[in-house]
Amino acid sequence: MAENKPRPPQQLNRKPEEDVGPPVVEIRNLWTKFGRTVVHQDLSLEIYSGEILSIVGGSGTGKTVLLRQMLGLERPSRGCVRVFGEDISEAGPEQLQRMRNHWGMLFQQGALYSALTVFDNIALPMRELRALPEDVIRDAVLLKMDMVGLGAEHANKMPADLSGGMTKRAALARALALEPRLLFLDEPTAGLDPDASDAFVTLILALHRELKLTVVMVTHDLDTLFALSSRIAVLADKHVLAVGPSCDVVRVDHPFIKHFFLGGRGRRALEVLDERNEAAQEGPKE
Ligand SMILES: Nc1ncnc2c1ncn2[C@@H]1O[C@H](COP(=O)(O)OP(=O)(O)OP(=O)(O)O)[C@@H](O)[C@H]1O
Repeated sequence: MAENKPRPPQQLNRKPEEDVGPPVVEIRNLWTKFGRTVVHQDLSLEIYSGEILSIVGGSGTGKTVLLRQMLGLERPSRGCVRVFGEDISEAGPEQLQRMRNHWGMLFQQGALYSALTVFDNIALPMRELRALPEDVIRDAVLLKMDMVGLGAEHANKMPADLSGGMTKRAALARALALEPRLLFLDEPTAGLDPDASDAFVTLILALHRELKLTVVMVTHDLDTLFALSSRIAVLADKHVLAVGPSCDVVRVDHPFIKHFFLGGRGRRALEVLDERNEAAQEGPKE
């Protein structure tokens, strides 16, 4: 059977360089099967506090399924997923709900409730806690809107009246509503024009720094990937083929990595990354 075939050794496994303590997310020897189809085979990955870890891989390699397993929305066939040290695959509904209050999720389409105003969308996770008075919720919602660059004048708008960039900002404000330590981003810049995409990347970077967030992101967009990632994990051949800083990952000799990073788009994004690294090494201009 396919499961017993030897697989190539992991080619790159670099942890963050600084001492970052125990992993925030720890995936150990995970298998995912749908019927006879094996999606993940003995996959392991650790995500550390304060980093932005991006997951890339070809279509159908199981990035979304892996994200859903970290969120406790799906259980792996075998292996374990620990988030903040707790085994999420074994968690009951109450434990899962408590754990969910410590992370935020930004879905690909923004996923705002179309029948609720921007204000009510952002307030929803706070109201679900049933512990906060309305005046506290009001101040908190306006604060979150300010954090993501949405003026208070947008509070009563319906999602249908927002631009793509504003929808993403409102969804991000909702993901940050309960002050999570961990933020999941699924294709955060999908559907945005280049200017809105750059502005959203800048916002995520600023919030990541200010709020000391750990971020797990899935993206196909190379500009977003290089601009945000502390490390990149490449899913290929049913497991994490390589994980490390982008400058190391792009040099791994594997057909997917060559195709993904060193095709025309990838080369351009790498040039921008190199220019930025050089500028950073030269230090601030007088
Ligand atoms: N509930 C399910 N039942 C059966 N097969 C599933 C189920 N969920 C996912 N799959 C299959 O698992 C594989 C991985 O799916 P997944 O959506 O995680 O891929 P992906 O890497 O996110 O792909 P893409 O980049 O195209 O979004 C696919 O072949 C998909 O058809």
